[in-house]
Amino acid sequence: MSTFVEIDHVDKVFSLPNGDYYVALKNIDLKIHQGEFVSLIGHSGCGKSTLLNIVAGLDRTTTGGVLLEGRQVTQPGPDRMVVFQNYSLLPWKTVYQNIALAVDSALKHLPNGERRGIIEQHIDLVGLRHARDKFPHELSGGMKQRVAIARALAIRPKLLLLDEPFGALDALTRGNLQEQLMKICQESHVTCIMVTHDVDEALLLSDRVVMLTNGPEAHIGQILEVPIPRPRQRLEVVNHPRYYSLRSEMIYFLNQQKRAKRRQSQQKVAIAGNGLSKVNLDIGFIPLTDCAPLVVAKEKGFFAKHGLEQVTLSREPSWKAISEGVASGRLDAAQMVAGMPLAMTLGVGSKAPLPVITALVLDRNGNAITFSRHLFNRGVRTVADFKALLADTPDRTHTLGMVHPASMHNLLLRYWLASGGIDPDHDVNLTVIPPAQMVSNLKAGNIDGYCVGEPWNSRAVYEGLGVVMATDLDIWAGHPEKVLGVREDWVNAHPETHKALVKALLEACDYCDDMRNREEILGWLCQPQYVGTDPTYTRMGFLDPYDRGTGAEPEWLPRFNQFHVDRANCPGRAEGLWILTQLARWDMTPFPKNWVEILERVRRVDLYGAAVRELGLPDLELDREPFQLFDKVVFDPDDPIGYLNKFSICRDFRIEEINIDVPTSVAA
Ligand SMILES: Nc1ncnc2c1ncn2[C@@H]1O[C@H](COP(=O)(O)OP(=O)(O)OP(=O)(O)O)[C@@H](O)[C@H]1O
Repeated sequence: MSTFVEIDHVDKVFSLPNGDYYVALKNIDLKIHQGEFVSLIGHSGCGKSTLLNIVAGLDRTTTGGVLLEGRQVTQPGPDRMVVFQNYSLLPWKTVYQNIALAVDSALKHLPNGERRGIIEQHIDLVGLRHARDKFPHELSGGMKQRVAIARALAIRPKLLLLDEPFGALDALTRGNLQEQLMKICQESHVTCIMVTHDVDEALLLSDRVVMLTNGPEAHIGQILEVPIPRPRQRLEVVNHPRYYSLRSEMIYFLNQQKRAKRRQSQQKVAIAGNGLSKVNLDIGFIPLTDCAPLVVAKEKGFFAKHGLEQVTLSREPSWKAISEGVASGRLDAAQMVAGMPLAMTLGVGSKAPLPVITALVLDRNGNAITFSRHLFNRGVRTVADFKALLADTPDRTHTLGMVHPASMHNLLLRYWLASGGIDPDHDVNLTVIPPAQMVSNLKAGNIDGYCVGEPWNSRAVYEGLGVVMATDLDIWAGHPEKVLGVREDWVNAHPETHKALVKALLEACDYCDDMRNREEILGWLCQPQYVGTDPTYTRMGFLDPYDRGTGAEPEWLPRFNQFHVDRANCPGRAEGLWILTQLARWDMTPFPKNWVEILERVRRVDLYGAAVRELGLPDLELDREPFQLFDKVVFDPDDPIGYLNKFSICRDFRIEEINIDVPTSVAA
């Protein structure tokens, strides 16, 4: 059966008048088949109507989307009809005219006589013949709802969306209409999504019952299949052997949610008592070996030790989801690729500048460039070999994956290619692919290689699909890799919470770099809620010698995943400046004239220093000395433009003053 409606990882965040946010829905993912009847059930305020409105096109998602027959829903359309709780009839039109308005507009291709027939038929269907010419103020609540249902059914929508349609009706009318609705849906193969509070109604009408947890961050708690054969008779469904067990499962779920709500309100008292303005944090991460500090802080209790009692680590599908999650307020903080806070602050692409800061580098190094075994078999061992191959195959476009434009993966891959005379924008095709999808894309032949973190290089080696051309230790040993990213306004609102977060993660980074702990950490990383990978290849470079798949002896790379030693955690400004030069070099952002101000705002050495001092660790700023990458071109932090001018492969970069104090709204 093909998917008719796809609700694809939908989040909905409302901004509140006091400047705060309310995350109503989180990661709702549901596929509905044609002709299926799905009920949404959950306690009041959990977000059922919000979800229905999003599917109707009446409201927008914050992240994720809804597809109807493969097309993105962006606005209401005649293929969807909503029956609301509040009838929404036009008061100056009669019963007949209210239905006619919808029919004449949606079915205008039908002859006039046929349309009249449909209207009369639906007036009879809902038993309102005697009230045909009455106005809404002359009708009871139940009668008004019957008009709304008749109006929706009359235009035979492909998707019928019902928001507690029978709530206001007396038991007899309700039962009749439920049966009529079932009959029409079945005969016309209409797909239905219905919001209801009523367990028996959900069981009578639905093929599946989707149960939502309480908000905030309501998500799908459980889905029940209702295996009662159709056509169903209202008075007979209760005799089905599964009826009462399904009913008790639903009631159990709803009671559980009620208890959870009670617990939540008790916890609020605890939050107020511990001295931090916020102790319940949602922190985004990407399944990669170097999410280890977050996992360790959670598993070893470092978050809790610093008062952060309720940290949820949210495994995100892509770096885009991370940046959108932090921008929208869905995530309090996140593991970010090193250039992301700078790029978000400058406003990359069409996005407005949104100040995002980092006070902590989570790790250094850990990436590699992997090419397909096919390229290796054709003799490609170095960037020079690759250039020669490109020259030999001018008719073929070679595609390389990277994980995000502002990632070190992209910047180092571009640097490596350009240093070998390959223009990354003209000679190859670079494409964004989430880390966990790299290997499958390589396997499918969609890409010829990629630059990504571990374990996705080692996995390609392990599966015989790829060969590591260069690790980042070969390109720039000690570069910043992932950082802790948070919105600047969030830090200003919760300074003590932020400091506690930095301290907890600093301790976790220290723990990660004690090699005696690596086996234990690997055990956590391989669990499905974190990286969820096979320990065999996740070990490489993290615990075991690194195998490049070239046939050479695997080598020990003690600094490959560097989490703490050698001043790894300081968000130094010189390396931030290097990132700014590369974002400008490839015209992803302008080079900011006010780069000193931008770096002071984004790379918060001051906040790092405060956390380090409270932990009694040495407070060491990274050097501001010139440094160089593998090609020996010297980067002098006092002359970034001079550095940019040294590159022969470089876009026409822009130098502009960036104003980051413009008011920003929650980004979609
Ligand atoms: N425009 C808005 N701004 C802020 N918060 C909102 C907005 N609309 C809805 N909410 C909040 O989102 C949550 C979900 O609301 P929604 O109306 O979808 O719940 P529901 O499950 O349909 O509730 P009920 O069963 O009582 O109708 C509620 O907490 C509500 O207060």
